[in-house]
Order: sequence, then C-alpha cells, then structure tokens
Amino acid sequence: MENPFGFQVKPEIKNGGEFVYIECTPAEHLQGWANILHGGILSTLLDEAITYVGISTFNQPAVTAQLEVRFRNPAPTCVKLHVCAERIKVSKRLVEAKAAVTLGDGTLIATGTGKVMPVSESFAPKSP
Ligand SMILES: CCCCC/C=C\C/C=C\C/C=C\C/C=C\CCCC(=O)SCCNC(=O)CCNC(=O)[C@H](O)C(C)(C)COP(=O)(O)OP(=O)(O)OC[C@H]1O[C@@H](n2cnc3c(N)ncnc32)[C@H](O)[C@@H]1OP(=O)(O)O
Repeated sequence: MENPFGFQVKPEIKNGGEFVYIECTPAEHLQGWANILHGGILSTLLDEAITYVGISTFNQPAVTAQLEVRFRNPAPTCVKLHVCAERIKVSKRLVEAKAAVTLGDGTLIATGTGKVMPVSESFAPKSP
C-alpha cells in the first residue's frame, strides 16, 4: 500500500543491487531528545538501504532477518542525510550488506550491517 507517513525515499540502485544510495531529511519531530535525531530513525534508514540491496539482488520481496547498528556521532534533524549500502555476501537465501549514514560534510553518523531474506508475496501477516 502507499504510505503517506513513510520517508518517501527514492533509492538509487546500481549494478543489480550491489550498491544502494538514499537521501533523506528527517523532520524535527523525529528527534529523540536535545535535538538529536532518534537512533531508531537512523536504524530505519540503514535498514531501508540494506533491504533494497536484498530486494534488488533477489529481484523479489525480501525482509530484514538481522540488523546491527553502531551510532558514531549525533545527527541533527532537518538536515539531509546520505545513506550508502553495499552488498558484501550473497548465498542462496541470504544477502548480507553494510551501510553508512553520513552528513553532507562527510561526518560519519551511523554504520550497520544486515542480513536480508527473500519471501513470497503472501508472506505479510493479515491485518486483524
Ligand atoms: C509481501 C512481502 C512483504 C515484503 C515487502 C518487500 C518488498 C516490497 C518492495 C518495496 C518495499 C519498500 C521498502 C522496503 C524497505 C525497507 C523495508 C524494511 C524491511 C523490514 O523491516 S521487514 C520487517 C522486519 N523483518 C521481519 O519481519 C522478518 C521476520 N522474520 C521472519 O519472517 C523469518 O525469521 C525469516 C523469513 C527472516 C526467516 O524465516 P524462515 O523460516 O524462512 O527461515 P529459517 O529461520 O528457518 O532459516 C532458514 C535458514 O536461514 C538461516 N538464517 C535465518 N536467519 C538468519 C540470520 N539472521 N543469520 C544467519 N542465518 C540465518 C538459518 O540458519 C537457516 O539455515 P539452515 O536451514 O541452513 O539452518
């Protein structure tokens, strides 16, 4: 379904999913405290880019099976974040990728690694 509350990112996908690039400017209400962007939002952005690596590699729906995040520097809200993901390993049912969030000046904000597994179109749980 269309999700008007989503980040509306438009991923750039290169070389069949080997590289994924996303830009996003999280709004002020996504701060955790003290004007610092909430870590869950950074995790979501890393997840988003890593999942697109999986979707593009398998060329079918895929979900995150594992995500590990390291928060390296605080990010402000309302500034453009650059998210780059890169495929590091492919096996029959698992794609592993790493990703980083940086500011425009190159400051490293967060890094992560994730594992993505393909699923069928009927995977999604039914709404009650
Ligand atoms: C309709 C489908 C919906 C999908 C939509 C996808 C695409 C749509 C297009 C665009 C979408 C737009 C945006 C996308 C961007 C971001 C989306 C964010 C993604 C998410 O936010 S998505 C939500 C969070 N996510 C979940 O909700 C997953 C819940 N989870 C499960 O549904 C299962 O857990 C599953 C399916 C992951 C695996 O379940 P399973 O039953 O198929 O597999 P099983 O566990 O039996 O493992 C089999 C073999 O994989 C190995 N294995 C498993 N996990 C491993 C790991 N972590 N590391 C190393 N090996 C692992 C085992 O070791 C075993 O190996 P062996 O057989 O050799 O022992």
